[in-house]
Amino acid sequence: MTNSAIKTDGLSKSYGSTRALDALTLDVPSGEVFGLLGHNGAGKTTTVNMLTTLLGPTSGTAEVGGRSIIADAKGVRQAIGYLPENVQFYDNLTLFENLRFFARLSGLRRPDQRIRDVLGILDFEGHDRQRLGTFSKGMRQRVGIAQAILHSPTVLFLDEPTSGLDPEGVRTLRETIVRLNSEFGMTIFMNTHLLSEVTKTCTSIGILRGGRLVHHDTLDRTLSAFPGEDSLEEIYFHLESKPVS
Ligand SMILES: Nc1ncnc2c1ncn2[C@@H]1O[C@H](COP(=O)(O)OP(=O)(O)OP(=O)(O)O)[C@@H](O)[C@H]1O
Repeated sequence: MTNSAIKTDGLSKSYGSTRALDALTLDVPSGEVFGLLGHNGAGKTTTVNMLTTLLGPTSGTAEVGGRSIIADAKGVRQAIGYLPENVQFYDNLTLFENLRFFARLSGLRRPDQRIRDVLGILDFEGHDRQRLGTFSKGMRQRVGIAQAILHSPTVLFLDEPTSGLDPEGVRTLRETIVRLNSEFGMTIFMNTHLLSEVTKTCTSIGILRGGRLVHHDTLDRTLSAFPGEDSLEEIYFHLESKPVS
């Protein structure tokens, strides 16, 4: 039997009369790289904000890492790492100093050893004394991941992680995500628009439309269900436009 890393039941969020997320019921088993897809305004960020406890639901429930987002928000925050779309650092501090600052905020007992380990995982050897202000956008995204995994979370949330990166940055970030999943067993939940990356990275996908989940399956089953289509893009447009049951 597989454990659920993320389990939602009727999770909903309204902003006034806007139903941003409508009764999301979803089970993401541990060990998946799950991609949440959907047009602009479909409800992806709202979903991630609730699962990371930044936003309370209007109704419904969810468990992340076995903890309730409502009854045990603190426990959820200990179990997860989160890379928001626009992550901020102290540009005048070095990489090591930035990570030490965030490690202290997380209350890590032996921050320096853990920071060295994380720098190794993220292939940052030799950069620890470099100021963040000199880093490329791709490197900054990986620093964001380093920060997010300092406290060894079991579930990592990424909001549009490859947004604005050049092809080299996209590839390096993809390799990092795959490695965190395959070597360190982290479950990954990511919002993304980049369908070519989904094909290379994700093991399962969900598609939101107007706040409703219109598709959820493994990537392999999704691709094999449409033998006539030669790209996930075509399948995405087909699934995204199908009527909601
Ligand atoms: N704070 C807010 N107040 C009012 N409406 C909001 C708020 N945040 C989001 N919405 C609305 O909720 C819906 C879902 O927005 P959300 O940002 O979750 O979508 P998204 O799929 O992440 O979009 P994008 O890909 O553009 O980031 C949209 O109609 C949006 O306008």
